[in-house]
Amino acid sequence: MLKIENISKTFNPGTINEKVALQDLSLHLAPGDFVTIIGSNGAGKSTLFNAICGSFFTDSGSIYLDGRNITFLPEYQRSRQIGRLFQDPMRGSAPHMTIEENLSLAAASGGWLSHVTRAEKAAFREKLAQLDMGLEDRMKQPVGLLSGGQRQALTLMMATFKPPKLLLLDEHTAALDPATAEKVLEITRRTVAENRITTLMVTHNMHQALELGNRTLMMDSGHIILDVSGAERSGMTVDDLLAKFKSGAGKALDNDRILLSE
Ligand SMILES: Nc1ncnc2c1ncn2[C@@H]1O[C@H](COP(=O)(O)OP(=O)(O)OP(=O)(O)O)[C@@H](O)[C@H]1O
Repeated sequence: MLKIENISKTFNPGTINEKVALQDLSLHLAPGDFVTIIGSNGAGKSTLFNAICGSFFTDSGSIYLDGRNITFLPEYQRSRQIGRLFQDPMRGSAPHMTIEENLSLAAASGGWLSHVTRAEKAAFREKLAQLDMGLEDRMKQPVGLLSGGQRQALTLMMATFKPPKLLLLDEHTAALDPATAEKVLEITRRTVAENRITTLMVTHNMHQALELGNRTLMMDSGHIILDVSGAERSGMTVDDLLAKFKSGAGKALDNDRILLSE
């Protein structure tokens, strides 16, 4: 579903601020893969997502989505096939528009539905009810009134209303309190499984990285230094993962947020 071949990205090349963010990175995802990513500070996780989404073109290498070469496809065209959630729940939905209007936009894939039919409203209600957050009774309220968790759940629903070919989750529960984060994660797990959406999820929680999905990557200095799945992964503990990081990166994991997370 996603084939990344030898991509590299250097920011500010030839200047004192030169930063190699991705180095000759390759990654293949099969349809339905749910891959968690964990890594050191500045490892290149967000840069990898930006490269896949087309926020910039990579310096070298190629990116294929579902067999199509998207290496030089503009970002707005990729966004029709790639859903993305950020850490900040304020991104991804329009605060001054109602829940219903936001959902109509998602249903129209970014276009505008001039009139929401009764059937569409009923479909929105049903999907909102599945979130179990009471949003089905607040469809005429502006999204800006929702809590962070409600908004993140709504954004996830919008991003997957028409299941994308690829879903990118960039620490999308990190800004939520633990109970809300757990709820949004459960919705994520269900949505991804029901629609078999190929998913990449960055997390700083090592337990989450091992529990969710079917494969875990560890990144450091623009490289993927570890890629585990199957029996090797299911028998792994957080300590095993830390030890693997050390042997792969040649240094201990330096990300305080990861080390301090439960
Ligand atoms: N637009 C940019 N211009 C210059 N440098 C950048 C830019 N984007 C990222 N970088 C640098 O590239 C490196 C990788 O950054 P990136 O944000 O991808 O790391 P990350 O793994 O997501 O880190 P973290 O977990 O700390 O958020 C960092 O050194 C960062 O400062």
